[in-house]
Amino acid sequence: MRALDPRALALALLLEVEGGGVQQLLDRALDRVAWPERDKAYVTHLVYGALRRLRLLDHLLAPHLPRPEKLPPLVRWALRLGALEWLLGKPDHARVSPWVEAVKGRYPRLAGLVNAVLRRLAPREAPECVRLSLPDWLCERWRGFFGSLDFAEGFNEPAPLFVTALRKVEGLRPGPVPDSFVFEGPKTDFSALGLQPQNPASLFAAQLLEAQRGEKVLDLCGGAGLKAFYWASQGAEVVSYDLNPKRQEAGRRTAEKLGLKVAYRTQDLTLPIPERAKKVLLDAPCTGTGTFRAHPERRYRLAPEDPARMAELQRRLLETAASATEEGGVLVYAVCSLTEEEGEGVARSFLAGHPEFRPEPIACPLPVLREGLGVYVAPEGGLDGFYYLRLRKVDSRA
Ligand SMILES: C[S@@+](CC[C@H](N)C(=O)[O-])C[C@H]1O[C@@H](n2cnc3c(N)ncnc32)[C@H](O)[C@@H]1O
Repeated sequence: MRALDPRALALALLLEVEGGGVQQLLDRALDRVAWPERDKAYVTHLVYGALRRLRLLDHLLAPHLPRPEKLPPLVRWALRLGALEWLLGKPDHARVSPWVEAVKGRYPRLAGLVNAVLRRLAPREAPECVRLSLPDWLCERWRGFFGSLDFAEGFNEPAPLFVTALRKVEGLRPGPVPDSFVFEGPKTDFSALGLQPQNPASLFAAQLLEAQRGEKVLDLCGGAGLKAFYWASQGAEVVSYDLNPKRQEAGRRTAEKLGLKVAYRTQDLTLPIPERAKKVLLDAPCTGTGTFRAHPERRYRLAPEDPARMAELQRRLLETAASATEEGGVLVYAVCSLTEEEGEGVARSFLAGHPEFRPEPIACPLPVLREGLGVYVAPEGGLDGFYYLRLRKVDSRA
């Protein structure tokens, strides 16, 4: 990827994001350039800003661009980025000509158009869902289920960098749950500091198990084992299962750097596993509708049938998790999604078929969006939106 300056890099990344995940692309690209932190932060601001406000930017540009889909993608993204800077109040003299220059090299004949459009931008009323840059079908469902879309404003705000402390740390500002902190300053070798970047809402899913020193924990759909690191740092004996060996290999390396012991097993969890424990977490794959801040591109890729499709998989995974839970034990089901299907829907259908499990109340220190059998956390103040269900296996013969 050839990138001479922050604007050129932002454009190159947005062209690539159309086919991949933004977070990894950005991390990899910024690792490769030896730029001052200020320039790296500017690239991040442009890329996330454009993706978080994509529908609104297109809406603002629409009166001046009769057929935007006919433009080369690079020109379209340059216009969106110019519109983003207009929206955020950057004055014309600092905003227009850099984007004109950014397209001039490859599309000299379109430079005049970019100049004219960016100078003509004007405020324009936008429907709520366009202003929030969300798909219409999801807005409709969210209004129906949560009563309003106010919570979704949080998806478009920048978030602090939250870290989980895996050993005692000093001098960091505490986050909203125990052992969570806000890390100020550039990204660094977190493992060397005994830290793990992690959203507090994700950490809280691990804390709901209340794993004790020496206790066995099954981390189902554990990925690289971020939650496993937390229990291991508390002295629990953790076995982390996932389908993806690459993620687990990355996790193994991090666990080693952190000096933590986690056992990894690679398996498809729609099939039963050969062991049981009193503490089981299923952190199930999901639509990620609670993580639109960190993964803004996801909102444009989701289809209306995705929540129901994921819920079907989640129900199957929950069957495995239920069989792996010992009598008297706790099973926590968590997803970083805010849909009815993947949260309360899964909980209802699971409990209907499993009288041996009882939902337990959750004392949630995070802002609650809706409560039922489980709890939905609001994506406010940099939190990811999550759904948690805490279950107790009361009688395996029921
Ligand atoms: C929400 S992510 C887990 C995140 C992880 N627990 C963490 O804290 O970082 C869901 C995980 O489910 C895994 N997965 C998806 N389908 C699976 C299946 N059928 N069996 C086992 N793991 C699966 C994915 O590989 C992914 O790592």
